Parts: sequence; C-alpha cells; structure tokens
Amino acid sequence: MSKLLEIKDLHLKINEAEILRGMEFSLAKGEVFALIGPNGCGKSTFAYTLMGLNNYQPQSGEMIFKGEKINDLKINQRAQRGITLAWQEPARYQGVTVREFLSLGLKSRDKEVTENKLREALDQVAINPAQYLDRFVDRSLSGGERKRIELASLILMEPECIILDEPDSGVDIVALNNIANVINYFKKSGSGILLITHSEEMLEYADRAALVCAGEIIREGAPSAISDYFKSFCFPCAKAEDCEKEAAS
Ligand SMILES: Nc1ncnc2c1ncn2[C@@H]1O[C@H](COP(=O)(O)OP(=O)(O)OP(=O)(O)O)[C@@H](O)[C@H]1O
Repeated sequence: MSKLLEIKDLHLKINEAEILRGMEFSLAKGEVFALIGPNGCGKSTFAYTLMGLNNYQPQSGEMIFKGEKINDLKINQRAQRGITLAWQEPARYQGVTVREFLSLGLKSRDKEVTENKLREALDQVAINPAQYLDRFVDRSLSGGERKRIELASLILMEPECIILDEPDSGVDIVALNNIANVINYFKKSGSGILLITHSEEMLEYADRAALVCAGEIIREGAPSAISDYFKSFCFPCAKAEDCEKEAAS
C-alpha cells in the first residue's frame, strides 16, 4: 500500500513540557491505524499537531502528507490538501441548522443534488433527515447526536486522511455501530484513517495499532497484540520490568 502520511521523529513542547517525544509511524491509503494510550499520553496533542492548530508547532521532526512536508502549512491549507479532524468533543454552532452545517463543504449548489447528498450522509450515521435537518447544531442535540452529525459532515467533505479523536467517547452502543459503518465507508473510499482512542474495544476496527506512552510509540503491530499489551501493562500503568518503556529507560 502506498504511504499517505508519514510522521518522522516528531517532538513538541508546550510551556517547556515535552509532550510529544519522537512520534513516528506511517499510514497508507485505505488503512485504519489506531493510536491507543492512557489518558494524558499525548494522543489529542498529536491530533492537533497534525491538523496544524495554533500553538501546536513541533520543534523538530517531519509530517509528510502525499509526499509533501506539511509542518509549515496552516490548518486551512492542510484541510485543502485533504486532512480532516473529528474532535473528541464535537463543536456546537449556535443558530446553524444541521442542513446548513452539512452543506458547508459541498461544491454543488444544485438544491436537489445537495439534499440527496445530505440524506445519504445522514443515512450512514443512522440519523433521520426528516427529523434532524432543520434542527440547530447546539446544546439541543445530545453529544452522541452531534458526534454522528459531525461524522456525516466528514463523509460529505470526502477527506483523504481522517483523524478520529476518541470517536467512541460519550456514545452508546448504537452510535458505536454507526462509527464502525463510517470507518468502513472511508476505508472503501480509499481514505486513510487515524483512530485515536483509549479503549481497546475500538481496536477491532483497526488494521494496525500502536501504543503511545508519554508522547512516543513504544509498540506497533496487530491490533489484538497491542490490545493485549495495553490491558496487561497500562491498567494501571505497570511500570514493571517487562514494560517496554520501563525496560528501555
Ligand atoms: N495547552 C497545554 N498546556 C499544558 N499542558 C498541556 C496542554 N495540552 C496538553 N497538555 C498536557 O499534555 C499531556 C497530553 O495531553 P493530551 O490531551 O494530548 O492527552 P491524551 O492522550 O489525548 O489524553 P485523553 O485520553 O485524556 O484525552 C497531558 O499531560 C496534558 O495535561
């Protein structure tokens, strides 16, 4: 599989604290790569750094997307190149309807085409268009509903690389199935998916996985093997001799 994204020896400090300490991996087209790790190990920080949020400029290392170094590109330039981030906590938009929110990234201005596309995307996340298209994307929607609507918006954007930051947080088992559907949908369309999580259940949707500990990947491999390692040594953090991070230090 050809490389879509390459992360090389990425280091990032925030207020003198080194949060990312040499993150390194690659992601192929049509691949689901999971980054799993305990709370506070730097997963979201990595997601923000890759997306290019303000104040998340790495001090060293490279982020290469489709052969182009993107370290110095702004967030909108990275989005234009095809990178998208689904936030751990999806945003609320006061006064913006689901229809308006979902239409933002659409190129076609044809009313019928637009309406059909919105309905198809909402179908993928099991949201009834008739009930939701005219509602506002604000507190009146539950966190799980907003999460699913955000996933529908990603489908409409047709990104080539999707960062899903804790897609399972705050959602029930039904929504979890919707997330699995969306992951499969993106896989089939050839997008690369970076699945960020701290729950080993999510690893079943991944092709490959890596364990993040204190800002670096300490083990990479088959999702089942990473899941076993994570359960054995990270809950609670074992700091045992046979933990690879401890053994290396
Ligand atoms: N702006 C900031 N200022 C200071 N410290 C920060 C900042 N952002 C993150 N950190 C610290 O960096 C570490 C990594 O945080 P991050 O949110 O990336 O972890 P995470 O792995 O995503 O955790 P979780 O699973 O709880 O979401 C934490 O110790 C956090 O307190």
